[in-house]
This record gives sequence, structure tokens and C-alpha cells, in this order.
Amino acid sequence: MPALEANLLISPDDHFAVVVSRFNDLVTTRLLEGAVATLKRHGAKDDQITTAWVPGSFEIPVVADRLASSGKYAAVITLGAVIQGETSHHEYINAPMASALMQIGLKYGRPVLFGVLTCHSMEQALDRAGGKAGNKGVEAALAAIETVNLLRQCAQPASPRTKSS
Ligand SMILES: Nc1c(NC[C@H](O)[C@H](O)[C@H](O)CO)[nH]c(=O)[nH]c1=O
Ligand SMILES: CC(=O)[C@@H](O)COP(=O)(O)O
Repeated sequence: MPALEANLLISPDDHFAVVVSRFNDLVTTRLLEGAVATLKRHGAKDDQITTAWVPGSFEIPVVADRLASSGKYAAVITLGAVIQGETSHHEYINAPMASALMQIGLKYGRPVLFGVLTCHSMEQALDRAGGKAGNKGVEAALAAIETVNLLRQCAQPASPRTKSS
């Protein structure tokens, strides 16, 4: 049975958008560094990566939607760090944001990668931004490259899509 090939090659024509939250930038800067280093390690040049800083993770979806709808980017990588405080505010950011990002990817047929940390503490966040638990930015970048290549092997959608297709 033929299998679609998973690979981590970046084409010179592939452009990647990275939407990163400025909130908790002690963490998100490390996520961004990991994501950009990973894209470059797999062949991306500087002009193939566009970074958009947003105030907080709640603003990621609206910018990710605009970038995905443009048709210019093979994938949109999203990076943030939502750290629970005293109230339930984080609950009103995390799940709705994740759901919105998934819908954007499905709407435009472009990978929208979820690299947003949803943590109980700063320690947990730092552990996942280059600490003992890895770097979620690296993971999101790797997933972006692989999914772009996988979709390229898939048949094009039969039904007409939005302008980005
Ligand atoms: N508490 C965190 C926030 N809060 C800000 C929101 O994301 C948003 O910018 C504000 O509600 C205005 O719409 N954002 C994070 O990314 N991380 C947090 O821990
Ligand atoms: C996730 C957040 O918005 C967080 O910073 C809010 O903190 P708090 O719940 O203490 O207001």
C-alpha cells in the first residue's frame, strides 16, 4: 500500500508566517528562537520567514486568519505563553483560541500550527521553551514543515476553496 512520504525538506518557494505573542515575552522569545532556528536548519532563508508580534495570545487568531487567507504562506506557526493567574481568565483564552486556530487551518487548507503554551506557572512555561521539557517552538516548526510536504502530496481539494487555494 503506497504511503505518503513524510519529509522535512523546505522548498525555496515555501514561505512561513510566525505569529508570536508579546505577553510573557521572556518565554515567547525563546519559542520564536526555537522555531526560526528549526526552519533555518531545514533550509529556510531569512526572506522565507515572516514574523508578526501580537499583544497577547487572544490576538493570535485574527492575525493568523489574515495571513492564512493571503495564500502567501505555506503554513502559519503560532507561538504564545498563557500562564494561569488567580482567576479563570486563561480558560477564556486557551480553548477558544485553539479552536479558532484549527478552524482557520481547515478554512484555508493551510497548516496553522499550535505552539501556544498553556501552563499553570512560569516554571512550566520556561521548561517548555528550551528547558527540560523541550521547546514547543521547535515542535511547531517541525510539524509545519512536515505537514506542508504532506499536503503537497495529497490530491488538491475537489471543491473550490477560498482565494487562498
Ligand atoms: N494573561 C495572558 C494573556 N492575556 C492577554 C490576552 O491574550 C489579550 O491580549 C488581552 O485579553 C486583550 O485582548 N495573554 C497571553 O498571551 N498570556 C497570558 O498569560
Ligand atoms: C491568563 C491571564 O490572562 C493571566 O495573566 C490573568 O491573571 P489573573 O487571572 O491573575 O488576572
